[in-house]
Amino acid sequence: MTTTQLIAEIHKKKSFLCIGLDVDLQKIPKYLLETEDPIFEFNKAIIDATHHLAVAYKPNTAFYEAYGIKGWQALEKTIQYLNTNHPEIFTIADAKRGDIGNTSSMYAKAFFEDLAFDSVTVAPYMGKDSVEPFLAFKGKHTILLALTSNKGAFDFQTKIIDNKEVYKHVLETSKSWENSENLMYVVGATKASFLGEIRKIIPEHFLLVPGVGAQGGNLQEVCKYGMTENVGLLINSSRGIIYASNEADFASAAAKKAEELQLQMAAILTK
Ligand SMILES: O=C(O)c1cc(=O)[nH]c(=O)n1[C@@H]1O[C@H](COP(=O)(O)O)[C@@H](O)[C@H]1O
Repeated sequence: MTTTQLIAEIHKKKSFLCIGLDVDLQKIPKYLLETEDPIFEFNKAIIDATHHLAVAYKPNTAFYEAYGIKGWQALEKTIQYLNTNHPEIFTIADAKRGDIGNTSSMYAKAFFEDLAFDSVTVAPYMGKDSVEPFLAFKGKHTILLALTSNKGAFDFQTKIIDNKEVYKHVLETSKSWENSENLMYVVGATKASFLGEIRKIIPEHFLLVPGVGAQGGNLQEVCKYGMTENVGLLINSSRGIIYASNEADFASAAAKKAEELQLQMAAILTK
């Protein structure tokens, strides 16, 4: 999916919501555990109930890898379900990969070709040759970790090297790489106060912003400092939406939570 198509979808749905499909078998309704594929059944019900409110879904691969081959098959079925039934939805494989070049090429192949995701999250730590294989895929997006939502972001990302914070080096250096138009960046919602500085460096690129809901980030604050003329934001919530209920009404409860965020987004977009 192109960025232009994503922007059109945002305006159509009046939403820049990304729903995180971080499926934990301990947290889903018990009766689903008796089905052949509980993870997929859970995702399908969530997608069916929320797809009109969200422009993106983000399965975090850890939650699938943890269940071995069955988990990976559930991930495969989930992305196929989205691509077949909702091709207008932007899909993110939250895998946080990145390795030496030939290995990164295989990661990119896995997520862009085999699974056919629109994008994948990538760690910048190993530098240019570890990210370029992802960027080489036309029509696909590489979402680079810039300033993450967790406390540990202050361990390295905000440290100053050559008079500049490490996360600023990540932004400035990566935007000069070949195919950098395929880049998006992760900035945690808990780091909204940094967004003004970040937008000075990357005024246009889309940001994936996790950390509203369960981690306490504030949607209005993120929009105030991070929004661009083309919106430029995908706001993710995972637990705050998908675990609104662990009873039979889980999908409608999730839709209610998603709608609360979507209505706030619609108000911001029509301001
Ligand atoms: O790359 C991510 O998506 C990500 C980056 C980051 O800085 N913080 C962060 O929470 N995430 C992911 O976003 C999701 C947040 O989930 P909730 O806190 O349940 O909404 C998880 O899948 C995290 O792995």
